[in-house]
Order: sequence, then structure tokens, then C-alpha cells
Amino acid sequence: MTGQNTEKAAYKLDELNREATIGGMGVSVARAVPQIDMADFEERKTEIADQLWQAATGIGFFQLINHGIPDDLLSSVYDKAWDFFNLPMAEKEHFPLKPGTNAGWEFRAQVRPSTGTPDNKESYQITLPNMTGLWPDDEQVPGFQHTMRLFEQANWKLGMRVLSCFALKLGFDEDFFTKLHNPVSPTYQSTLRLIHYMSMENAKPEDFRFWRAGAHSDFDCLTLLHQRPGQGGLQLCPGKDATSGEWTDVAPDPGVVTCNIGDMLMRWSDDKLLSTLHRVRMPYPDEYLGPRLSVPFFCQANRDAVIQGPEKKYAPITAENYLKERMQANYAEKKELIAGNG
Ligand SMILES: O=C(O)CCC(=O)C(=O)O
Ligand SMILES: [Fe+2]
Repeated sequence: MTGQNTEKAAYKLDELNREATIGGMGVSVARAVPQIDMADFEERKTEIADQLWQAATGIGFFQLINHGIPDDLLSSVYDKAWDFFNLPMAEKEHFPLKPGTNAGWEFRAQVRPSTGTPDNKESYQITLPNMTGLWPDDEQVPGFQHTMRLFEQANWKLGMRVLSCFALKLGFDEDFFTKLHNPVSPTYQSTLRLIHYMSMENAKPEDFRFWRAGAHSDFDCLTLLHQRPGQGGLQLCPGKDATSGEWTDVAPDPGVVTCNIGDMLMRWSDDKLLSTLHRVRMPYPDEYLGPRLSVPFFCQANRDAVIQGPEKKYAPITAENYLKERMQANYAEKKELIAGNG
């Protein structure tokens, strides 16, 4: 089967080689990240698809405005995320991230090939078929499960709109990707992730040498990221490697959803849609030093989806096998599956 040999060798895929060489600071360079208006989506689909294609074949990042995810839902997600992260450690430990499931809580466990050190963060991941025993109850965090399910669904819907535009552009049926991100299937593996990057307010100068999130590309098809205004740090470096060392801050403007293409869609588009390296840097001394909360949603095709582009540039591979290969590099020393999306 395709992939079996490559699965055995961590770092074998091009993406991993790319990641392993990009731990340096680099320099800061301003670049425009296109903003794309999703208003009146059905009527404006052709125009929106053109804009998405241009951004995704260029810088690989774009920001959606008028995306339809209600502000009050987003605020409620942030409130409940804090309620969760503020639980005592001993309570959070009841929801451990289970290897290979992208579900549950981890604390400073994700080591990036690019840095070799754990990201300075804790996170809680929601992958719907894998959540048994992993939801805090309404006494611990009132309304947590209800709110997160609503938000997961809202992100899925927006993600599928974007993917339907890429499907049209690639010559697939409009609902091609939607059918392969089927949320009622047991093979569903899209993930909502709540991330708490630790406050740097009382940190020692040497702690600033590390990364909130080391440079990486995402494994999935498409990532929708919610950043909080005033809590920046996300940077991108376009192209297939970071040899330029030129990183661009992606502003956490209010009301935008920041999107990037992941490796899975890059492969599925025969390398036309570009998965772009990104990272989360530490704040500069004159910036906000408090904790940072971000919420990405990873649109990741169902495990049994077969990935092959219209031009058949790469051999077919199931999403499950593709992710196995991709994940092996991101495990902590015990080679456990820490996080399988970004
Ligand atoms: O927190 C962020 O701004 C980005 C997080 C990210 O890139 C990831 O989790 O894959
Ligand atoms: Fe990422």
C-alpha cells in the first residue's frame, strides 16, 4: 500500500524536512494578508472563489470578514475556554489527550521538529467521535459542551463554504470536500482546539528564547483561526521553506477569521494551493505580555477519504495514513501522538 514504507520513517515527507530547518528568529517583513468578504456568499460565489484561489495560490493565508459566525457565540467560547483552563490541574487531568485521537487536554506536550522544545502552551482538543469521557460537566464549566458543539458546527459550515470554492476551482463537484468532511461519520476527524499560551508577565529573560508555537505547517486541508484582538504573535513565512527568514505578523484584527491552507489540501490540489509555514512568537517587551488565547478549527478530511489531485501528481493515500506519516515527527520523546493537525 502506498504510504506504508514512508510511514515508518519520521521526517521523510518533504513537509517535515521543511519544518526541521526553520527554528531561527529571522527578520520581520510587512506583507499584505488578503481580506475576503464572505457576505452574500451564494450570490457572490464565483467572485469569492476567484479571490480565495488567488490568496491560496499566493501567500497561502487570508482573512475572512462578514463570515457569519456570531460575535456573541465567539465571546461565549472565549469565556468558557478560560473557565476550563482555570480549573485546577487535578481536574483537567481527568481529560487527558488520548494518543492518536485529537481529543482531550495536554499541557506543554507538543514538541515541534523546528525547535525541539515543547510549545509554551496547554490545549484542549475536540474531535467529535472521540469525546467519550472528555467533556467537563455543567458543574465544572456550565454550558461548555453545548457552546463548543455550536461553535464547532459554525466553523465546519464556514470551512465547507471555503472548500466548496476550492472544489469548483479544481474541477471537482462543489460538494466534493464537504462529503469527505462528513461530521456524522465515525471517521470524522476535523478538530476544534482551544489554546492557552502562558503569560510571560513574570517570565525570565531566557524564557523569551522559546516559542509560543514553533514554526510548522498544518496537516489538515484548511485551518480557520480565531485570534483575540490585542493578543498577536502569529507570523507567516510564504513559500516552501523559510530560507528567506522573512516573517510577517498576521494582525489579530477584530471580526476576522484568519485562514491558512494545510499540507493535506496542498497535496490534494497537486501543489497548487500552498500550505504556508507559520509560528507564534513571544511578545516583544513593549507588547501585551499576558496570556494568549486562540481557537483554531482544523478541517481535516475523514479518515477513509482518499486524497488524490485532479492531475494525479501524487499516489492516492487515505487521510488516515497521510496523517500518521505527518504526526510521527511531532511527538514528544515517548513518540506519542500529541496533536494531529497543526
Ligand atoms: O495560536 C495561533 O495563533 C496559531 C496556532 C497554530 O498555528 C496551530 O495550532 O496550528
Ligand atoms: Fe498552525
